[in-house]
Amino acid sequence: MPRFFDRLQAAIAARDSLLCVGLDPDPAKFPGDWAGDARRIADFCCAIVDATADLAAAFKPQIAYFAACAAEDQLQRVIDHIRAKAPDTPIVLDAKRGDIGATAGLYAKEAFERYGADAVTLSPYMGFDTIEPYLDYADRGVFVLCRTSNAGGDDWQMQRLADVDGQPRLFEELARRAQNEWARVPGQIGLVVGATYPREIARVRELAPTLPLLIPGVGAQGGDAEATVQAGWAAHAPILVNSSRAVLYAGRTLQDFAPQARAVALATRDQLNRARRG
Ligand SMILES: O=c1ccn([C@@H]2O[C@H](COP(=O)(O)O)[C@@H](O)[C@H]2O)c(=O)[nH]1
Repeated sequence: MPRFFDRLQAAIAARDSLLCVGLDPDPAKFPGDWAGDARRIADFCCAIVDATADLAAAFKPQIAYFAACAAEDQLQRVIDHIRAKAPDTPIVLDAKRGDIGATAGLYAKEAFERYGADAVTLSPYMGFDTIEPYLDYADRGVFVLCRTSNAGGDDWQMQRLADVDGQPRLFEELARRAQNEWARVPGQIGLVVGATYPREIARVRELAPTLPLLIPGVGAQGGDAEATVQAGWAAHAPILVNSSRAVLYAGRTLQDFAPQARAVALATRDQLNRARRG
């Protein structure tokens, strides 16, 4: 199978889109009669997939929304549905795993073998040996949290590392290492950078010029889509800009939630494309 990086580039080109549609199904926000009904998680997500499949360069199911409702079987159904509807569209499982190597091996198995995801998000807090087991899957990818979209990301990520030359901030050193030391197979490692911090996206792009970036934070979190693309887009290195709630909950009724989700996804895709084409 081709490398994750190449499959992602191909999907971006095929859809002419940088948009990643996030699947964060919250039954409390479901439309009409489905409101509060966790048995509708897969139905809801599959309808969103059908409405946006030609606009999305990737889908990003957030595992917590499924696991909290004991709905792992529905996550599997959604993944199978994406495979059937849009076989070439990468699936990024947002799990933010991070544990010692032996346990990481099982998390990797969960993401890549159980669910068949193309990529998974990881926390780098415990170090590179916790990321390595995922790299044994040469055709899959990982997105390592680098400069996250939340305000509390400042607590650690903006701290300077006193014992490293030049005193880079933690997120800067992470980007440098991911680009220069961790990429065992080129095209396996990418970084997560929040759309809420375009200056830091630009800095990460400087330090990691060829790594794919997964950029959440437009839409509900208010990140600036245009500034995001201007800071992170490069022809030779893919970016995925994720929007979840703004797409999923654009409509309120059973009749209009899917068309409204499509309308928001279309507008976001076009906005991202305008920004990359200047
Ligand atoms: O820094 C990060 C890393 C991950 N996320 C995830 O992305 C989506 C964002 O959802 P919106 O509804 O578009 O705000 C969600 O699944 C987060 O867990 C992030 O927001 N920031």
